[in-house]
Amino acid sequence: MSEPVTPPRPDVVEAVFPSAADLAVRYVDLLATTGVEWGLIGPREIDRLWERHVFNSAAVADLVPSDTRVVDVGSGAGLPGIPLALRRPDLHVTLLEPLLRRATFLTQAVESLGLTGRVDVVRARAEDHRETYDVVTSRALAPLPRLLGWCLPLTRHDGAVLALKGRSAQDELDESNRDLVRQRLAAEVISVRAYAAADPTTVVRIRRV
Ligand SMILES: C[S@@+](CC[C@H](N)C(=O)[O-])C[C@H]1O[C@@H](n2cnc3c(N)ncnc32)[C@H](O)[C@@H]1O
Repeated sequence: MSEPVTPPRPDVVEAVFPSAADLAVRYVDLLATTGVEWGLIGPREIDRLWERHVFNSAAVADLVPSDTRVVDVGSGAGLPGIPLALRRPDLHVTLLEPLLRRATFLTQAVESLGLTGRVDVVRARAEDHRETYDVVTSRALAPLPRLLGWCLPLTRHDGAVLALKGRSAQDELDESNRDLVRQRLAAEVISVRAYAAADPTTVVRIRRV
């Protein structure tokens, strides 16, 4: 059997991860090898790991205040939590993931990347986790109403939920608008990029008013 081919190191990796470029490369290697072998990443994703997954996730860093505690709900293989932690050494990040195989991958990745102490892994469903954080991130987790049911109880009163969404973000927001107003929540769609020429990442930011 041939070895999986890990994607080449992009020129922009130093710009996106100024203090952790080699660790970002190691993370992509882990995704392309163990991540694919364990079924966490589709083999067809290998060629687009950097752009579609890692840089797309890293872009959310622009919306996270300094020195805060973040929880990444339904982190899967660590997206966006691990790129966020690599880009922002000032953050403490909890990766919340209920499935055993994914949580095991996350624990191994955190150790291998030397992130122990600053990034921790909790194997639990959001609705069973009892802590609160300054920022709650999620990517490809659930439609907005369910996502908010899981994420808001984990959000400090003055904190924010940052939901990484695809192109449907504004439509989802429009559909949920009445519910959001009733719950006294303010929501907005924001576009962020990991570097100037990157595809934008669409984030729905929700805060209490
Ligand atoms: C589609 S995957 C997305 C994984 C990752 N965020 C990404 O963007 O690649 C959704 C993840 O949410 C997790 N999940 C599902 N229900 C959850 C819940 N109630 N609480 C926390 N995580 C949950 C799943 O186990 C899965 O890993």
